[in-house]
Amino acid sequence: MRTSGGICMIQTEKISVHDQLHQATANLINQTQIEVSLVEPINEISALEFFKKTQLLGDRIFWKNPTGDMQIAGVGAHKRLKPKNGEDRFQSIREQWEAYLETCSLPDESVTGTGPILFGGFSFMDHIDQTDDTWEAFASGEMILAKWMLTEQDGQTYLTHHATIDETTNVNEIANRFTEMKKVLSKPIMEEALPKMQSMNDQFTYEHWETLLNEAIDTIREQALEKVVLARKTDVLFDHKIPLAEVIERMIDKQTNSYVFVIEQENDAFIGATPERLVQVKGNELLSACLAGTTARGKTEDDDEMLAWQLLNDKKNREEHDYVVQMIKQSVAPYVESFDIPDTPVIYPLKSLQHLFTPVTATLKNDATILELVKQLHPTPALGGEPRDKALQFIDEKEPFDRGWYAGPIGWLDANFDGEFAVAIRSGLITENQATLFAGCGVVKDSDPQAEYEETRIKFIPMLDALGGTQ
Ligand SMILES: C=C(O[C@H]1C=CC=C(C(=O)O)[C@@H]1O)C(=O)O
Ligand SMILES: [Mg+2]
Repeated sequence: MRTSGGICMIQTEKISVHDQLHQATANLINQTQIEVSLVEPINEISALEFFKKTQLLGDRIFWKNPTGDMQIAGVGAHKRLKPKNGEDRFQSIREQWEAYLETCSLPDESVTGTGPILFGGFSFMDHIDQTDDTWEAFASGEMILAKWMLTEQDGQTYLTHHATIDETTNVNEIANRFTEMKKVLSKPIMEEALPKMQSMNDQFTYEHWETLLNEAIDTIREQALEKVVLARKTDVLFDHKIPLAEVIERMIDKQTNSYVFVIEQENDAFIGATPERLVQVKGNELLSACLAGTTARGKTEDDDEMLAWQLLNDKKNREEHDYVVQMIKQSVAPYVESFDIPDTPVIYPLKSLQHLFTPVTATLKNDATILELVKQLHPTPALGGEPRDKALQFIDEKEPFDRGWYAGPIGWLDANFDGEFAVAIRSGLITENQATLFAGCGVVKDSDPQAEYEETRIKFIPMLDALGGTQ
């Protein structure tokens, strides 16, 4: 249901919040209640500062894309869209979003990332296993329309506020909320020190891992499965509460080429710095990425180049990667007019590891929404396996914990159904002074349990580093 060309005409940045409200109230003749999305340019604050300064105002969200030209921070939930029982979770969110947009007075022009934006994600499986309380604050999907949102887009900064108005609403009171919010944002920031790591408790011993991996490899050799991605988790305890803003700051600093995301749910926060795009939709352009196959970074430049060369020429890693390329090709094919996928991968370098990477660009046919594409693509064989159903069954039965939102889609979408979703890996769930971290690896017929264990060890480093735990 994408409207072509976006919502475009009047320049929001030139219309005061008062005038935006007056324009919206004109529609109250036809409706008793209206949703408004008020946007005002604001220059003196970054998304990270907004995140820090709104700590006491409600649950927060944060998003940065790999280039950093789009950063969003939000606080409070004006709406929380969760899948309705028994419905397809992506379809259910889409229907609720369309219903909201029907009642929303939209600005005639919107800058990407401002105005009504849903931010959130979905669990890896289509359900959350509530027998374990790790993920009790998280549903199988939740997209949030923040009360307040600060967007940094191509060097410009905007404040968006969502509210419901009816004929009894005092328009001045709503406009004054901007003044109040700006007062909160002008207060100085208290820097918080990162806590010290006290213990790291890998509930999954190496023996457990080896048994699980051997079972997966045997299943693959018996041809009941081609590839399965298996993960482990580790609990890290710190000496005091983990300050989220400082962790985000370190992620932005150190994890280049990565998305940075946070979603707070009361005392819990799901946070990560992932390199893996699932899908981006902008008008009729689609971008996706195949990212699978891993090695470490070298200590010297020569060493690094050698590792990259070995990765590019390693049969096992190329096979692991190729399952992802084939699957993404097949999944997007029905939705696109044409696509471009290079035949050979290149190296995607990160701070502590490097991956095989094949970019996907395509021109969409008119009728696909980003949520449909997320549904089709998730999970790719970089997170699930091949064939998908069998791999998911193997993970569900054999992995000794619930993945929750780890490896699920996380991202945003707007009123045109343009948006971007990443895959929530290199991530963890933070509660007070505890972080539960997750890392997985693609298992194929030539996998070696020891080497895969080492691969997951280096995949914990980005999160440990951000938490200050690797010095
Ligand atoms: C599942 C994870 O990584 C995936 C993404 C890139 C490379 C991968 C690999 O080489 O195994 C994994 O498929 C993770 O980091 O937890
Ligand atoms: Mg791998």
